[in-house]
Amino acid sequence: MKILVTGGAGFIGSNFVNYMVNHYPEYNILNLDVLTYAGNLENLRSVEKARNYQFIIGDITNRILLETLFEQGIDVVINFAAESHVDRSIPDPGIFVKTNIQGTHALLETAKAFGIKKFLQVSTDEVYGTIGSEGLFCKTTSLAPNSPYSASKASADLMVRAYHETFDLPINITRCSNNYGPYQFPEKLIPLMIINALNDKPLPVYGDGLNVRDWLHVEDHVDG
Ligand SMILES: Cc1cn([C@H]2C[C@H](O)[C@@H](COP(=O)(O)OP(=O)(O)O[C@H]3O[C@H](C)C(=O)[C@H](O)[C@H]3O)O2)c(=O)[nH]c1=O
Repeated sequence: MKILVTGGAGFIGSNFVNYMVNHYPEYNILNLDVLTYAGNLENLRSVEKARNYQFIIGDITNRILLETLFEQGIDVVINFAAESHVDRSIPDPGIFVKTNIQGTHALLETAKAFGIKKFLQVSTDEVYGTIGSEGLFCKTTSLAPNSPYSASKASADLMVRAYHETFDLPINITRCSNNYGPYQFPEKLIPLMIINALNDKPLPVYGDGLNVRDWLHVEDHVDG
């Protein structure tokens, strides 16, 4: 079984790659990552020489590169590659459209052309928008993305769904809540607050501080 993991040098992706390489030595893990500011090969130091692991630097929007990889025979695609920071999507939505929407589309087209056993889209509960102090999101909740980031993820999810409905591509979409744990880039709330606290810097709380988030340890996420 050959698994193409995109974005495997990022926070959740690198935790997933570490988990899979160690727990499933019979699977071959191909990690495709463009190494943006949020990707770090140090996260993968312990598996970089593993027999069942290979790293390729490259962009998921590059169809020619994708075709070269799929020619090697890919069984499963797990798409972690994404611009993920809500705050960055406000001044610069374009890169979110490119990576999250166009990149997912390029992956879907290539997966359709070559045939695969499964396409797993790793998405986010942000596609459901804002929740109050009570209630919960479930998979039938209407999509109501509020930021360019969440709109790009919702768009990609709908394209993944359409490739299933139209072309019978075997897909799953997961929509996790906020992750925390090892290798998280310190622009996100928990690592930022810890680093600032350790350095006696201010702890910036947005708005009235009453935003609601569910937290999921990244190792529980990748285990799931
Ligand atoms: C960085 C920062 C954040 N916040 C607030 C803003 C949010 O209400 C909450 C968490 O913010 P953070 O930027 O860590 O993450 P979210 O905006 O919830 O989004 C994250 O979790 C979802 C599921 C994804 O899908 C995103 O990819 C991921 O970035 O703390 C502050 O109050 N101060 C700060 O300095």
